[in-house]
Amino acid sequence: MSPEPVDLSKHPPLIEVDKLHLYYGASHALKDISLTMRKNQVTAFIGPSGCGKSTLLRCLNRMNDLIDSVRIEGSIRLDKDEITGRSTDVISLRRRVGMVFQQSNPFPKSIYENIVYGLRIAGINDKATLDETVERSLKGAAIWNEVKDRLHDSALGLSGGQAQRICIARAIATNPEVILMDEPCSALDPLSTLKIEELIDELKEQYTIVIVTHNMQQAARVSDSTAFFYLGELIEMGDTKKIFTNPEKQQTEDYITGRFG
Ligand SMILES: Nc1ncnc2c1ncn2[C@@H]1O[C@H](COP(=O)(O)OP(=O)(O)OP(=O)(O)O)[C@@H](O)[C@H]1O
Repeated sequence: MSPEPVDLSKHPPLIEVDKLHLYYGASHALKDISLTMRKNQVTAFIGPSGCGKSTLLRCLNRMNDLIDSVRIEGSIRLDKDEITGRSTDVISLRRRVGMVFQQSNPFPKSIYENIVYGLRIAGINDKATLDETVERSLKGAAIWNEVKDRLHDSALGLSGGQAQRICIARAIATNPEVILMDEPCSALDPLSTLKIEELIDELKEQYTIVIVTHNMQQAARVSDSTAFFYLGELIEMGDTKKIFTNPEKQQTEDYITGRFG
């Protein structure tokens, strides 16, 4: 089966990683990684535990800056802007590249204040703007109907699946270009997982999504492109259908068929 060609006018390269190496102290965790993530597509990172998926994801919004021992070589461009250099404004980068984590992490505040958190940090306190953002973001994260009558209740009273959608709403409140998702469904039941997967499909109309997942079926269901990593190297990247039906490399085939990992 030949993959459908990508419409380059709709899906130009948005994130370009070029010859990236990352070291945690002496440990070489990412080795010569080059790959492209396209606009309004979902890219999945797969591979066995410890292969560097989360490390690479964290490079895309400079979360690794929080770890002292990290050293990076190579280049990452977001819409042609180099983001690895010292001169990068990391706060504005994180506004452009939002993140959703494995464990939903709503702040111990009301649902409303969770969503407007990023705006308040940016000094935006105009009530009409905040109200509009809350409604837009909660609708965008497919949770408006469930919470619209209790916006001022604590976000800590929500179910795991609802809390994860609140975190997605918080991520889209600042109008990012990219949403990074690090195993967003691994703590959720099948129904909540399905809702998040449906949401990812809707969100890619507006955002570019990069997702780390251990769940092969999930990668096959939600992503357009899949990158397979092993021991810090990118083994193969391509159209998701091709990777899952006719991969080029034996290691990829062994992994997706469950022969290792
Ligand atoms: N903060 C850190 N300090 C030192 N080494 C780290 C750190 N974080 C990750 N590593 C190491 O870097 C390598 C890649 O880890 P990473 O978490 O990126 O892999 P992963 O593919 O996302 O794994 P998993 O699927 O288990 O989450 C591993 O060998 C890991 O032990």
